Amino acid sequence: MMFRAMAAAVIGSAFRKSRGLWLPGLSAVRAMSAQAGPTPPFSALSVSHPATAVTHVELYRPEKRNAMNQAFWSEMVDCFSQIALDSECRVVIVSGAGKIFTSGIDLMDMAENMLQPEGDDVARMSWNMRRLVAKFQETFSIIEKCPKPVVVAVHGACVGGGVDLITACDIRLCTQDAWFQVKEVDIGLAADVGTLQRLPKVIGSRSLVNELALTARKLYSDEAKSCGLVSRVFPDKESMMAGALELAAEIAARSPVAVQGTKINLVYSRDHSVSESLDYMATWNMSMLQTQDLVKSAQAAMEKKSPKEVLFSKL
Ligand SMILES: CC/C=C\C=C\CC(=O)SCCNC(=O)CCNC(=O)[C@H](O)C(C)(C)COP(=O)(O)OP(=O)(O)OC[C@H]1O[C@@H](n2cnc3c(N)ncnc32)[C@H](O)[C@@H]1OP(=O)(O)O
Repeated sequence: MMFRAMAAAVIGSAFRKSRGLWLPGLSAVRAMSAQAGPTPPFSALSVSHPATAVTHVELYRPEKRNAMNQAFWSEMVDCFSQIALDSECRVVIVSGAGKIFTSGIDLMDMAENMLQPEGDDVARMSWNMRRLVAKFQETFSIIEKCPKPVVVAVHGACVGGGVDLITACDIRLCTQDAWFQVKEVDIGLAADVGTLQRLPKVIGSRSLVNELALTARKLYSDEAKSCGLVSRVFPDKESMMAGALELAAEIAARSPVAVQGTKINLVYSRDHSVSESLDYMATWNMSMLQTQDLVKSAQAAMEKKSPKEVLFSKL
């Protein structure tokens, strides 16, 4: 048992060091869930590369149920800014270490210092508070701004800030034991970092969104699936991580020009009219249709080859 744990830790650290190392199937999943700790310079995140072109970002404060402390709020921005520029990365998986996905904002940090704006009077304090809230919002908006698709895998609880986080992701998966809670009203605040803006766009029913946000009732995995918050439910974390990796590998195998253009245009069209979005798309593709990827992909399709057999340049 001890040996297996040590072996898993060694594989995990090898992952973090060597980019592009492909560990197929279960061994990759084991390594994904066998991180030794946060990856420097991060203290609340662990970042690894479980397969070619796949980056795994793990919320890593398991002993505090991945509560979102001060470090987390800024590290997410640093991490996703790097991922956006990393031409080796084509898709991201986000998950939580330990017992649950996340317990939301770190209540100790919040009580102590997080929401204490400086300023000599109400106007100045309010001004600084606004900047603080905008900074917190960026922690999740950065996921949406990242051109690489982000798959989030939720096990156990996903509370408060966790719902803000997952609604900024592109594909949501969960385990059978997962539950989701828009907890903010219970701690005396209106959710302000994305849930109220994105959740209504994720799940069709406004009535359900209102109910969840106004009562903080828990939404369990079956209902999360039926209302469209998640697209797939897995029996346990291991099978979910395997599913996430399989999905990520499918995305990573395709033209990054096509994939990233698809994400950017899907996000754009969510917030604009059909006519504005078609206009944006036409402008987008006036350059992107000239990519070599189109020629390569079309040729592969005609030869009945899988996109996985095509070599695309980095983006
Ligand atoms: C500008 C504002 C931006 C964002 C705002 C976001 C709003 C929110 O996120 S609201 C949601 C706040 N979170 C909560 O109310 C959840 C609180 N936690 C729990 O209810 C439970 O911990 C649990 C998630 C149900 C998990 O239960 P369990 O598995 O039994 O673990 P515990 O024994 O309760 O906790 C273990 C350990 O973690 C610490 N901890 C858990 N959650 C938090 C948290 N949110 N903040 C700080 N610390 C947390 C807990 O204190 C324990 O620590 P010990 O040192 O071991 O005692």
